[in-house]
Amino acid sequence: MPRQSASGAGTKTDAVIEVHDLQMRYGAKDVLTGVTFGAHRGEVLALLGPNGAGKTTTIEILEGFRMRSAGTVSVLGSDPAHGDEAWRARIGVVLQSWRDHGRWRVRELLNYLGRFYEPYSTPTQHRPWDTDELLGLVGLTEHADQKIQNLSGGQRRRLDVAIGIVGRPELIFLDEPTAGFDPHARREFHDLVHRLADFESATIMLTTHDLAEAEKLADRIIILADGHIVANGSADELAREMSTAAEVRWTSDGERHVHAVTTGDPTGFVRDLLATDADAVSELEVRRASLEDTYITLVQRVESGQDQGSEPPLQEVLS
Ligand SMILES: Nc1ncnc2c1ncn2[C@@H]1O[C@H](COP(=O)(O)OP(=O)(O)OP(=O)(O)O)[C@@H](O)[C@H]1O
Repeated sequence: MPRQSASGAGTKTDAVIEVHDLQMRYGAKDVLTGVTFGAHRGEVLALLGPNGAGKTTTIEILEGFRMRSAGTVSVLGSDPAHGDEAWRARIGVVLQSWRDHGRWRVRELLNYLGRFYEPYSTPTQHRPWDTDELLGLVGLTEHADQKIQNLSGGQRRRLDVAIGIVGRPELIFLDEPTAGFDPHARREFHDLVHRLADFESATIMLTTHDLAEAEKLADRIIILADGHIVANGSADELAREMSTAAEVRWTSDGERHVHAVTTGDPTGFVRDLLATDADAVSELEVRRASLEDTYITLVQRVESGQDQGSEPPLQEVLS
């Protein structure tokens, strides 16, 4: 379940990411055509969108790895284009896979990398993580003394996460973090993300193609298509916004019934149904549009040219 604090709103002092009218052009190709959004402390944001929508480009601009063409961007109070070492130490980046240092052992590498963050400790934020604590957090305690080249794909991915957060970052970028995880590892990873957001107040921005994962993890989902934001809200808000129909299903007298409620709240229909003959009704279900339905509808709309880049319906901008 997404955390109950789910909200796109935040106060000015809470703002961790502020992006306004971000544009990116590669040669003659416009990849981002005016992206505006924000994120606050402790918020988990999922960036979704079809291949080539501009997700990695957006994240790389926020990380300070790529220079934007236009627009204003503030990350932890600084423009990423001019972020210094102290700024960088507050940010964790989980890249696709750590392929170097195959002969190093897990604990050894984390100890080594952690030392770079020691000068950036503050009275309120001790850096880096204690290595044993970090190993426990990512579920690698048993593999602490194993050589990196001998780790399985999933264990290696956990190490990627550990490397990304070793400096105890306030903001974490995760690019498809659970690719290659088995269902158990995936669930443990989701717990880790929630723990980092809830107990460390870390802000987390991740990209994923797994809609169920986005729904489970994210307080807020941003859907990017064709270079602009087509939706920005919690999974529930997105489904409600898009849902032109809710389906009510029930059984009565041994027969299964389905009714599409095309406008308004299905609660009224359910109330009337139960008022008619509550005892006869069983197996009652109300099904709203899933995040997958919403995503496909929105992306198809953009791809068919019906969406011309107008303001997104649920735009929430920290100001
Ligand atoms: N360095 C570059 N030079 C030119 N074009 C680029 C460059 N990097 C990305 N692009 C183009 O910009 C567009 C957006 O790419 P980006 O990698 O940001 O998309 P994405 O949403 O992350 O895609 P995916 O889901 O496939 O990872 C693509 O059309 C891509 O070909």
